[in-house]
Amino acid sequence: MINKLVANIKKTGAPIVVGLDPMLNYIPEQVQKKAFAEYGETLEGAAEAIWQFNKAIVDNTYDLIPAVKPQIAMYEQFGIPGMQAFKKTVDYCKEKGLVVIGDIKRGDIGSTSAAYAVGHLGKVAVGSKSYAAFDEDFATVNPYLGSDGVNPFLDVCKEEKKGIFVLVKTSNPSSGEFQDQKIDGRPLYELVGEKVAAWGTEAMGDEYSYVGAVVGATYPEMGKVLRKIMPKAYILVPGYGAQGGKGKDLVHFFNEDGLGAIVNSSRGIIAAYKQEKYAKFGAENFADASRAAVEDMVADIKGALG
Ligand SMILES: O=C(O)c1cc(=O)[nH]c(=O)n1[C@@H]1O[C@H](COP(=O)(O)O)[C@@H](O)[C@H]1O
Repeated sequence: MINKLVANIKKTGAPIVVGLDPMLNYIPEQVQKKAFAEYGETLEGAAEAIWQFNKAIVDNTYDLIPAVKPQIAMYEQFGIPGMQAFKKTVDYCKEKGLVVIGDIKRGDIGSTSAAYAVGHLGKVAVGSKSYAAFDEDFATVNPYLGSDGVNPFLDVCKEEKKGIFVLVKTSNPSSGEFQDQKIDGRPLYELVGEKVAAWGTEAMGDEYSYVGAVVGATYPEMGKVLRKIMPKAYILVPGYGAQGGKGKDLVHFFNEDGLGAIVNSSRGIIAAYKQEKYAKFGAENFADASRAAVEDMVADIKGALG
């Protein structure tokens, strides 16, 4: 799938991924009311609202973007109906030709990570049959438990030609509490970056490895260092827009070929209509506002790359 991600980025000329992180308070009244009229003010009603919201945004932006990143937490909060909306979103986006990055941040002891990897990227055995349960193209992975928590994901990636993005330097304010701690004079995140590069050598696509990294747009200097440490890793860059990241900060996350990084924006795109800049669209045209925000984000990043 790393080859498909790179091909989609080359085709669209947009190294960006739209984060589908729906919260009910982003969803315009008319969408909520229609869902609640059908399912009541229930978890099912909420799940229908987030599904319809996602679908409208995907329908209005899929031709401009290479990928989407549904954040599973926003679906989990609505329980089983929310998870069904997650699955409907994954399937629909794949039908539209988009690469789907499941932002699940899973990581556990080996046997447990194996179940996560199978459930999200692989196929689970049921008697003589096997099923792809969620079937995303990529998943985000938390490496806090070390190699035996990541290896089961690598095994499934090699088997299924799927990918992972390993948390290396996260965008949040307190990421440095652990990630910046020095070991033999070097910050932990650099050591994790070296492991990502090493894991990646076992799972290479045409130009980049199946093992990518997550590096926050909020830490541009660290992104510059990590780009050099992991030349063949695709870097998923969250933190653009709502968290303050800007195109000009992100030049060094990319390789000279203009590839190597894909920048995420969730709230900045899906709730664009709430921003002053896109207020002219109004809530009823929220998906048009999202399209305009995607166009502006692509222009910002491509402008910075020159
Ligand atoms: O793995 C992620 O995508 C992730 C890592 C990280 O360091 N920071 C981060 O914000 N994210 C995710 O990226 C998205 C950012 O959302 P916005 O701030 O609304 O663009 C959320 O889904 C976060 O969970």
